[in-house]
Amino acid sequence: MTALAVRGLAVALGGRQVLHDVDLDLHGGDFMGLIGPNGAGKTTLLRSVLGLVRPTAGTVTVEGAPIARARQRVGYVPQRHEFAWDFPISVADAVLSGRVRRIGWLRGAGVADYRAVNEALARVGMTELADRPVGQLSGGQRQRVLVARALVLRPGVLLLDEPFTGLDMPTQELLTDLFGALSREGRAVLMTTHDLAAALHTCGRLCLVNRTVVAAGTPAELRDAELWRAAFGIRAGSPLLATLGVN
Ligand SMILES: Nc1ncnc2c1ncn2[C@@H]1O[C@H](COP(=O)(O)OP(=O)(O)OP(=O)(O)O)[C@@H](O)[C@H]1O
Repeated sequence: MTALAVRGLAVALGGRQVLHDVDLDLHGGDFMGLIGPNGAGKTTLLRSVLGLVRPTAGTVTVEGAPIARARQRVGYVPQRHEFAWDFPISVADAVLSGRVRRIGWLRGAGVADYRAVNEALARVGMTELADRPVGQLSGGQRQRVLVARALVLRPGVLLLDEPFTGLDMPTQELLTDLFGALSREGRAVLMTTHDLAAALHTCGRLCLVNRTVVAAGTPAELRDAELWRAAFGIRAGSPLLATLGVN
């Protein structure tokens, strides 16, 4: 079954058309890079998949169900600056907050919730820091907390918004390995990134976006320089094309 299917999606924000005619399919096991220039609509696409932005047209289904009924099957890692790091809570509580929808505001967390938190923290290598206030974490540790918070509902689809921005190479590699492992376990992973070379290297599939899907396929299928020029609006002979090794 398709993990995530987007059909004919259109989004307008502030009276401007931001996305149109977006079709996208993700299957369990996919690790897809969502790439495009600034303002291409990558974040908007993730937010509309989550139902945080209301599309003007189109549908989003997750594991065959409309997103409104399948929201808990989707884990979302927002850009790091979007989280309130000055809020006085521990790492474990930040991760637990990823289960609020399931627990409900009025009910206390139970054994299963804490087990899921421990599992998610172990997955990102943050068990030792479970009691630390989130405000005391480094950028890399914060990113790992956000990933654990998204994993705590054991989602079938994982959406990551620029998870590598501002991280050192060891942390990027640790997270790349983790995302690869999560996809090999059968999750569908969709990640926006501006690191095109890394995306070509690590993602099994790429989706080039510029207000709509310009092209999607394996890195080997996207070696036509025209596709990259169309997506990024760059000139022929741009050093970027040489860096990417496309011709
Ligand atoms: N709340 C909003 N109201 C009006 N326009 C918006 C809003 N949010 C985003 N936009 C516009 O929508 C377009 C797409 O923005 P979006 O953040 O989705 O792009 P992006 O591809 O994620 O960009 P970046 O790579 O810079 O993060 C941009 O032109 C942006 O200015």
